[in-house]
Amino acid sequence: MQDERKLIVIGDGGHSSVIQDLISSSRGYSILAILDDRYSSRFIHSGIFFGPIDELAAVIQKGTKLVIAIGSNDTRKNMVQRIGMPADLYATIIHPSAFVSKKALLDNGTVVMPNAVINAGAVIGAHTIINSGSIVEHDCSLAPYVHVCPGSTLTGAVSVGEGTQISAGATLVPGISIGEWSVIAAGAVVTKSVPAFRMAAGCPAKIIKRIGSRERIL
Ligand SMILES: CC(=O)SCCNC(=O)CCNC(=O)[C@H](O)C(C)(C)COP(=O)(O)OP(=O)(O)OC[C@H]1O[C@@H](n2cnc3c(N)ncnc32)[C@H](O)[C@@H]1OP(=O)(O)O
Repeated sequence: MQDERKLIVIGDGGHSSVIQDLISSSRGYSILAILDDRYSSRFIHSGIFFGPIDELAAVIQKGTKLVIAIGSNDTRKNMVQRIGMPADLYATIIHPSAFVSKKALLDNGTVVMPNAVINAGAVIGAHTIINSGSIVEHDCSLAPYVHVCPGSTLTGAVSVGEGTQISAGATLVPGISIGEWSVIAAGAVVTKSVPAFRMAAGCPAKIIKRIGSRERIL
């Protein structure tokens, strides 16, 4: 049997429990450790090491990969910066029921959940979440730290800026751009491009507020 690659999972909340299922369903990986600052000291449970994030240096081994299992886009980015590990140490994990075109490119740390579709020519940035049943159509371009939430659809050649959340069931029409650190509300039908740091909702979607600030996020 082929050796399984050991993974260290950072974060142990609700999104992490989905990632842990994803890992156990994916060929080639097994969990070595789960680190979260909710744990004040180290312990072993079911053969897995648990402890605070500062234990990373103690548990990492040659060939071990990492995944940041934190659903919030800005918290995930902050964690990558805090850990300061090289980009190629992060695994890209794809559920076996997902379809990912051989002509799509996925950067390190990105996870693709069950029944998601990523079609030809799509480029997905690092540490992005392509959640259950979502569709990223041909030639879409997603920057790092994006979250494409369950059941949302990015039609052809849509571009999405860093840290943006496309909430559950949203639909983006072909060729539009969504700026960085924006939020598209659940169920929105987005027919026009949306600038950075905006929330858009409804059908057709309208900008309903400004969110965040460049200073806070960058
Ligand atoms: C596995 C997982 O769980 S993955 C994560 C999935 N999560 C999601 O898909 C997020 C879904 N959440 C939403 O869509 C939220 O409503 C958000 C994030 C867009 C907005 O949240 P908030 O910033 O708290 O906005 P808030 O609830 O204050 O609403 C602001 C206004 O927008 C309206 N609004 C909020 N959401 C929507 C929506 N989806 N569609 C239309 N209008 C909406 C509200 O009715 C409110 O209108 P009002 O000012 O006239 O009363």
